[in-house]
Amino acid sequence: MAFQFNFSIEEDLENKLTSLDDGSCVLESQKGKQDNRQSTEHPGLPRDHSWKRSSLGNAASSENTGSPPPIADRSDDPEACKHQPSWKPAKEHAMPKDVKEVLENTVLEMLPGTQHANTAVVKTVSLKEKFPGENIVSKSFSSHSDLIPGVYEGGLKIWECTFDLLTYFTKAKVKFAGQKVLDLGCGSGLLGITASKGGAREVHFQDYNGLVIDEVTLPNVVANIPLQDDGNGINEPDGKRQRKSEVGQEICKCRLFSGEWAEFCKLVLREKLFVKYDLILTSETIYNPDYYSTLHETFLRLLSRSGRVLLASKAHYFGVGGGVHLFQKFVEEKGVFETRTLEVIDDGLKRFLMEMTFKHPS
Ligand SMILES: C[S@@+](CC[C@H](N)C(=O)[O-])C[C@H]1O[C@@H](n2cnc3c(N)ncnc32)[C@H](O)[C@@H]1O
Repeated sequence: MAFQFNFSIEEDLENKLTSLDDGSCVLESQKGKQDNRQSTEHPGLPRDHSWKRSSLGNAASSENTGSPPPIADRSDDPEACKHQPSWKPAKEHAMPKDVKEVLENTVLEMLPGTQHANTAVVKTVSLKEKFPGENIVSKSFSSHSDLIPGVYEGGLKIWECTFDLLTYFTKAKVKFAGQKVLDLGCGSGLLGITASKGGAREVHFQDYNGLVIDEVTLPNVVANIPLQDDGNGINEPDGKRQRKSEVGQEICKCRLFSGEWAEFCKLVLREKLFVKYDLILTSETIYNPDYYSTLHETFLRLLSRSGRVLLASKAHYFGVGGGVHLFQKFVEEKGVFETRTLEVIDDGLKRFLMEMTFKHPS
């Protein structure tokens, strides 16, 4: 399978991650910053936002499942509210009428098989001027950061574990046909794009940063997926792109969202016809323990009872402190999901593929 990308991969910019002997890695930019990470200011936004105040909780779950959530409401739990991610409102990014426009100023490159590529960095100097409100590219470059918690969560580059999951899809012959899929923390959106190409009925893409959705995810989706409601063929620039899906395959419906996870949940659960996801795909999203609560809550609210999460992660992220074992421990303590290790990739930088399913599917 080949993907088309709207950016180029620069080997020399690649990988600000330093490998350590035990297979874990450290984000260079995060060294020594651990204690400062809560200090990110968001002018004009409430600083004490928490899941409790998001009012997602019981109303959403009873509306959409007809049953109460299988864990106690944690809104009175000070631990649960102490370290919440910064508040970033969620919004849906409409699929433009003229999808050709999306690709107008983009450089498309082919990435042959997924297993050969490594971490990529988006080359988007021009973006600095384009998005003064969310100037994450220059912030990221100037602070030499792969991510800035609460500001930029890393979606502009493709992280290694995405490729691990893609390889696993092929190896394990993961079935997407007819499924409703969420690519959570999508960045480039390769996982969702693959699901779509595999026949998923509907794929939703979510990223923290709107700029990532507009400038990376959306062009990649447009470049790779035959989209619904664009029957005029404009989604086929230069005749290079295969416009049609395989014969007989349904055209997948794609929707894109930005915003923090609790806010994203609120947004999608508000939709009366919302049907939960059969499959949630997520790569390199458990690096920050401060986000575990909302991430777990997101799985709980949005995954169908018989669905599963396929999660890929490095063993440990030193700078921010998260990692597989910490997350697994967190999940175990919650008692809602079962986790199963699908694969350990140990080529110097230990990485894990995990499956999460409800302990009590019905
Ligand atoms: C390290 S990047 C990984 C991107 C992509 N999945 C990959 O593997 O290349 C982490 C992603 O998770 C998302 N993310 C992290 N924390 C988040 C939060 N609290 N709320 C919403 N999205 C978050 C960001 O949007 C970001 O794209």
